[in-house]
Amino acid sequence: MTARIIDGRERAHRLRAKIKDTVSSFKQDGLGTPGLAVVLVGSDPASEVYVRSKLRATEEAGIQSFSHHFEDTVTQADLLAFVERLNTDPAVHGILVQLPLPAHIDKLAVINAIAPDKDVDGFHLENVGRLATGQPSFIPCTPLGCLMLLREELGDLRGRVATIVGCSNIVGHPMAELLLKNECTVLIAHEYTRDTGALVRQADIVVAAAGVPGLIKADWLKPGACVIDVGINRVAAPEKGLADDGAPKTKLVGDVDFAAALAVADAITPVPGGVGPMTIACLLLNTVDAFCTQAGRAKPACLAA
Ligand SMILES: Nc1nc(=O)c2c([nH]1)NC[C@@H]1CN(c3ccc(C(=O)N[C@@H](CCC(=O)O)C(=O)O)cc3)C=[N+]21
Repeated sequence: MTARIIDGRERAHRLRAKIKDTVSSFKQDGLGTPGLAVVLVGSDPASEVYVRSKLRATEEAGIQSFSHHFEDTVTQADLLAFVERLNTDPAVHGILVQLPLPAHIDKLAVINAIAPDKDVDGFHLENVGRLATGQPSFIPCTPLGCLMLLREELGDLRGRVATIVGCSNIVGHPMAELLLKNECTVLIAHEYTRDTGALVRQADIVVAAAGVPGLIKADWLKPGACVIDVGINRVAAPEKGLADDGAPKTKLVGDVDFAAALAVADAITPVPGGVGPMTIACLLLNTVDAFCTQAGRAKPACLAA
């Protein structure tokens, strides 16, 4: 038996099409256009790639995009002042400050300076607290995308055992809150967990978000588990030959030993083409959500998670 491969690209495509229709109906109804501001600091090549694909997706959905690029020497005070300007800009409904930020910037100060009702990443203290206490909030895009894939794959999640490997503020921690809210029994493994395999073996649902290539072995998986691989690791791929600079070419791999896991899992997301595209679609979803809230309208039912 070989596992079903969950097609995140196709699922994200469907969601983006619905978002596009919704945005165009806003325009037809004279309600205006949602706007998303993306702030990039410095020149990390991976961040530049991600920001470009976010902006492309934004424009394809008919959402207005505002892109701002700062040198990595920008001061914290200047960055905070800029966020404040976006907070009061009526054309901007969502604000995303791309992480990581340079070391001299206090990342939490910047995140917490974003108006909570424009915090489409869901990283602001107020949204984190709301999610943890069951109050309406923005939900971080990657965990939201993972939840959508799980709900489509498994339906009701009540009573299932979910093991999350990794406990970051961006993925692991909010994922745990979301799965709890969906009535799962949640286990969290992290750097200091003595026997991660023992936690993963109990899981009907595995969410791998450690950022360690191949960390999750096939023999850790319970037969029939549903595996969501959030890891995006660039590793050398000598089998692809050499790049122009003479170094081996590279490829993206997840945190799960994918080829071996296929023989054990019931369903699994690939890397690339799994969670990544859903993250971007959920950013657009959160931006439409922000627009609706700020316009005092209910979110269209067709976009309900
Ligand atoms: N404030 C903030 N919010 C974020 O949501 C955020 C961030 N900072 N910093 C970086 C991470 C990373 N992230 C990804 C989004 C899409 C893909 C994606 O689409 N990946 C493609 C492959 C992309 C490729 O080929 O490199 C895939 O998995 O199929 C990956 C990673 C959002 N992040």
